[in-house]
Amino acid sequence: STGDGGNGGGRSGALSPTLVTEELQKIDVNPPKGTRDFPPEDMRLRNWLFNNFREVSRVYGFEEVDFPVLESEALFIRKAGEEIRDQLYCFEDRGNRRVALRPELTPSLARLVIQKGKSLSLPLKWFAIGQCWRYERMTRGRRREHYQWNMDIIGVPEVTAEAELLSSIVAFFKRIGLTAADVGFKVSSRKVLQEVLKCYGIPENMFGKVCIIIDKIEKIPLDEMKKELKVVGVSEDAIEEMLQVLSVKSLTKLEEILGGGGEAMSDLKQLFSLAEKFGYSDWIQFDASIVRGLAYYTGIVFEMLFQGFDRGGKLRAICGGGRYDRLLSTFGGDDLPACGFGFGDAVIVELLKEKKLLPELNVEVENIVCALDPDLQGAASRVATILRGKGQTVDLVLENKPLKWVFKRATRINAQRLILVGSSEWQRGMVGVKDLSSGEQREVKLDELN
Ligand SMILES: CC(=O)Nc1cnc2ccccc2c1
Repeated sequence: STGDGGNGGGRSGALSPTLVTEELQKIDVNPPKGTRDFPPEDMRLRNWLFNNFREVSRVYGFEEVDFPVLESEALFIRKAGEEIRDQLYCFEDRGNRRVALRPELTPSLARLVIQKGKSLSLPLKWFAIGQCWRYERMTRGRRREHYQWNMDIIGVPEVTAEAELLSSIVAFFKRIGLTAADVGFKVSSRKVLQEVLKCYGIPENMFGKVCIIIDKIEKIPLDEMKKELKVVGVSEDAIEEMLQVLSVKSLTKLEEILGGGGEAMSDLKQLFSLAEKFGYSDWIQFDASIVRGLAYYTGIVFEMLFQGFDRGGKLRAICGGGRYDRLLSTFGGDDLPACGFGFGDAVIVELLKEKKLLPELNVEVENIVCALDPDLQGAASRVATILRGKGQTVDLVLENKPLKWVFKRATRINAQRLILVGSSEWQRGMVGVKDLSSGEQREVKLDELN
């Protein structure tokens, strides 16, 4: 049977005694810790933000995809010491399966690409907007969920893919009114570190771990970082050489150290020259210390940080991404070149607040329709249906309310005009139309209403 809204079909005002639950326990009406409700005014801002995500994705020719918020835990079990792993929102379901609320979207995308296999024609340009979860033991008061916009290009080995992704994010910022003076990307490549570590014989499988430790460079004291590096087997002089390279902020300086022949230099040179052609050079800068905190990146990495006035002025990521050419093979699939980014829904709003760039988003409706007495409710419903059939938005007054109430509601919902269904007019096939901005009132024949 269709849901009756939960009171067993009785009219909501008159719950018969048998229907009242025995113990009327008072439930907590707040959402679970670290999660948010989206009442209308917050939902309007979220829709505004997501519509900008979608519009950029559309203009860049990306196709939308989605995945379950619940995944097998195995999809996210990586042994590189990532924060995202420590905070996995995982549990055992009733079928004794280890599952997790996804902390990010990229592994799900990789899973779907492998699942679809050869039936997919490359390159793939996919985007998704999905809720991601984390569970932090300490009640650090941090959120446990946020929405991420992801854009990924699968099947393109050249850095033209990374250049395209950066261009799409710049396009997004321009749409919402931010400029290169407000924000900027730091760009590097993990191949820089790889070339340094190769000379010190660091095995491939340690590379992810080393990057995760280096990513904490701004968050933990230097000697703490050196200790962690030593634990994973990086020698003292390898650490010194790495730290020296990581402090490089110019490509010319980097070339002096690495030489010109390696992939790191050629990738970065090509990317910065493409940025020139795209016209977003002043949105990016090279910074060798950028490695990102996800183990699977293998090449170009980029991030945009924000150090707002509130939240203790902590450095937080607006967005970040990079190349991850080996992710598919970690799930047993054939490797495909891949790159992508994630863009959260929370930090960007704080930045917009600070820059006074939050849009004014009001509820709006074109018509409010009301019957002037109860036996004209049917007539009012017909008028509403006619207007809706013409694609107009209508708030139909559903109860017998005094005009004072109707005008109050009309103001609250920013109605453009009030349609009054009165008996004498209705007899003559007319309705009253009051323009709520000019105040002008007139009678209109029903079939001339538009
Ligand atoms: C500022 C913010 O909401 N950060 C946030 C919130 N929830 C998450 C959930 C999963 C992964 C990263 C997350 C990051």
